[in-house]
Amino acid sequence: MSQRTSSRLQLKNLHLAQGHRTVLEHVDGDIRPGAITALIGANGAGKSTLIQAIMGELRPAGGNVICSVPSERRAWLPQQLALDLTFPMSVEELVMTGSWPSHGALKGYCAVHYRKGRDIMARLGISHLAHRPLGELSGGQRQRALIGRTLMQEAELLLLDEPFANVDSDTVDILIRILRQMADDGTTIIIVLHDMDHLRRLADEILMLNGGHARWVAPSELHHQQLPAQAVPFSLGEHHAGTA
Ligand SMILES: Nc1ncnc2c1ncn2[C@@H]1O[C@H](COP(=O)(O)OP(=O)(O)OP(=O)(O)O)[C@@H](O)[C@H]1O
Repeated sequence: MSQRTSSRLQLKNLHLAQGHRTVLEHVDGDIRPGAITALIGANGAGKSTLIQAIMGELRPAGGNVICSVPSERRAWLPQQLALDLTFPMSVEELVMTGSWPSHGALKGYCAVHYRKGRDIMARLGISHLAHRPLGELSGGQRQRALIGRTLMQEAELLLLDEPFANVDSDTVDILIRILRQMADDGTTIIIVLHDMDHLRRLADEILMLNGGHARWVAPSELHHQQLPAQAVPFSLGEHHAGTA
């Protein structure tokens, strides 16, 4: 484990609202550094809302998010459907933008950056796509490129919203392996998951959102299938209705 595991993320009596609508109340907990925390819950339970608050993009209606990770080391991968990837940019250019938060967007890249970018694309099996425009990628190829950007950024805190939706099984296997390596290297990962198999393979901790409240669930509870059905609206290997 690296020294980055000292990063700190705490949720303290958090109240979150969208407009005038209360979404979550009394959310508490320490997100374990260097662990993979899964956020689960039905459509509309507040998973994206909680992610927005952790990223500092939604001001809490009450309570606090205490986060020691500097903003340039926080990365957020939104749901694929929310992304506009028609921007004329190649895979390599996208991966390289991961250096912008720490290096700056206007300075240009040096040989070290290009070497690192090439290594990352090789790890993700997308070297052959380096010069392919983003608009010409499959869902899985696009997701690998986006994860490549977060590796380039050396994110200490990585939040992912349903990263395996519309993604082929080879890509899922590669991304699960890379995410586990990132966590082992000290990255704190929070990930919205809807598939029981992905949950079992990845989650070190589980935060379940249900009825406006959050409850920490031991991953061992999954094995005993003790979770209330309304909180886990999926069955083994099946995507929920909100996953296109
Ligand atoms: N910009 C917004 N304005 C008003 N209400 C919103 C807004 N965004 C979300 N909501 C509402 O807040 C609640 C929580 O939404 P959120 O997107 O956080 O749920 P979710 O658990 O991520 O759902 P899903 O699994 O469908 O992505 C829902 O009732 C939703 O309708």
